[in-house]
Amino acid sequence: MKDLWRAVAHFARLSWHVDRRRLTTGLGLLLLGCLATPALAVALKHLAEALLDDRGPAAVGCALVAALFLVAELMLGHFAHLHYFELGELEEVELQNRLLAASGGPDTLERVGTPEFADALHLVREEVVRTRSALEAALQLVAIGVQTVVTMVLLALVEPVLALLPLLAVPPVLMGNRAQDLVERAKKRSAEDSRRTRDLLRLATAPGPAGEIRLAGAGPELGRRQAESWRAASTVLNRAQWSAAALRAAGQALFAAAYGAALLITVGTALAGRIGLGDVILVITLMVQISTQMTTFLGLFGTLQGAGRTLRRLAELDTAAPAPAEAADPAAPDGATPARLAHGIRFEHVSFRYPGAARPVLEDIDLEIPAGTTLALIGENGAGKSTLVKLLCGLYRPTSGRILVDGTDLADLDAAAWRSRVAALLQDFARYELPLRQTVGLGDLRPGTEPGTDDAALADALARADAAAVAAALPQGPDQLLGKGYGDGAELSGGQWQKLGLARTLLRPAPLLLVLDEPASALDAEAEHTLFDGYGATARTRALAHGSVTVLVTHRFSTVRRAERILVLADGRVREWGTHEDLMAARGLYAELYTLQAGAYV
Ligand SMILES: Nc1ncnc2c1ncn2[C@@H]1O[C@H](COP(=O)(O)OP(=O)(O)OP(=O)(O)O)[C@@H](O)[C@H]1O
Repeated sequence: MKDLWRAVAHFARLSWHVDRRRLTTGLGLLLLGCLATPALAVALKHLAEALLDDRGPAAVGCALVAALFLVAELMLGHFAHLHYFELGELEEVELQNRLLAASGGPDTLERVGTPEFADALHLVREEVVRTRSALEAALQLVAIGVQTVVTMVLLALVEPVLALLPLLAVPPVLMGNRAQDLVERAKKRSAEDSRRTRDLLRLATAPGPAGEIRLAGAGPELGRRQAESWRAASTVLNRAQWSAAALRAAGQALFAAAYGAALLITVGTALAGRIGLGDVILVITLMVQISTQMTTFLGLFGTLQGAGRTLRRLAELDTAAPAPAEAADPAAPDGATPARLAHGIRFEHVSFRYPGAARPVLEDIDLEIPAGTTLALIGENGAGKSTLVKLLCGLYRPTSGRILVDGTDLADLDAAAWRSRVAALLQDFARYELPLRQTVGLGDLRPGTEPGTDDAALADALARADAAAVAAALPQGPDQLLGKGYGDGAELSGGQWQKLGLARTLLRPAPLLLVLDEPASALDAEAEHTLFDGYGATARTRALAHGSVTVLVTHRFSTVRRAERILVLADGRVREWGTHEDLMAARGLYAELYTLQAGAYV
């Protein structure tokens, strides 16, 4: 019930705020249409009485009035709809915006990765489109409420006990409500399997992995798993639907029994001579109308309950998972991001564990990266390199310990301000299917500027990312639409997308932190060489101008050795730390790996 009131209050408030004239006109027309229904029953009563008394002109007049009420009943709803359908669409857009904010808005990524968050997101995404009709349902509910009160008064005037009939619609409504609860709980229980069903279908039909899936012959196996998840989800849902149907049927049987009893009372009262044929016709017409009202009521109730649940789930998205672990200071961030790094970035006994994970990924990382330094991060797959980089970007918060930026805890800096000073190309970078200049231009979103319109800055970033040739080879140059998802865009190779991602990173104005997480993984050897030559110059300029720290994650030692500091991570801990010369002299893991890789090229 709370969900229903939440929905009514939310949509009424929003519509009032958006366009109160449309709202009141729509509601007024709906009310008139709904009042025409019992009025029609009254007109029919008088028509029957006029016919019985042989009053011809009165009968014709009543017939005309009845026809008028019928037209009003049928037509006014359509005109009302014209007034509020747009409001309904605006409300759906508002919910979509809230959904976008909820899924992309959190400052850090801890909760985005949790199954609870993914399940809630899946359900809201599926449901949000259905909220379009919620405003209409809320208005109709009000109109039907008024209609029911008028019907009850008319029935009471004939025979007081009959006024109870609309109230007997309450148990079926409550049972219908309980039935819907069963279905919703089943939906929640099966959300993970539903999500897997959808994701596997998407994987099996997406163009990207199609080649690998064909080569591996994995299609049937994916199909089998998809069918398995679908079966698991639909077993839970079917069972709930059967129980819900039984509950609804029981409620409706109760109402049908009351309906039959009311009919008998009416017949008995008529036979006793207490009411005439006109009243019998009035009561029977009103009873038919009540039965339709109840069915409509149940439908509207369901729509509004659903919309209320969507609103609740949207609110739950903010609390679906644990809050970022132990922020250093729970108070609002108040530290200002420095204009220039004077000292550097310090990891102070930093440990990190992903939410729900049994063990930490990073443990007791304690080191100082002086301002202006280029740091290379190496380690085996899964050693924690990307995680460390994401902590630096402020995408996760340490579970314990602190990351200090010029002495201020990163958790105390305004998250948006810090991110605006971070230029990062992460491993899972985005492939924006937009015109090339916008794909790159998204790297600089300063207010008041249109992304990608500064030709000189764009050309400079493309050149430094070794991507000028990518743009030059496209039929429409930087204005070329990229990707095959929309219209006739140009598809790029993995390496070309990566170069554009890098150009986007390089467009970031005045970064204090530059992060490249395996920026050359899709590049050929020559492109990699050109990239790092160009990138070294960029890092030096940024270091001089802003004291920027550059962090490179790479498995290529020819690149690593050029860095001023090298961090070797193993099992989430600092295994070695120093310059290339220090680490070679130490003859540890770094020296061993370096020698091995250098040997491979001899
Ligand atoms: N979102 C996540 N949730 C839970 N665990 C994660 C998540 N991302 C990574 N991990 C785990 O954290 C560990 C470190 O992952 P990370 O990506 O930091 O390693 P990496 O050193 O960058 O590896 P690679 O060289 O393969 O890129 C891995 O064991 C991984 O399974």
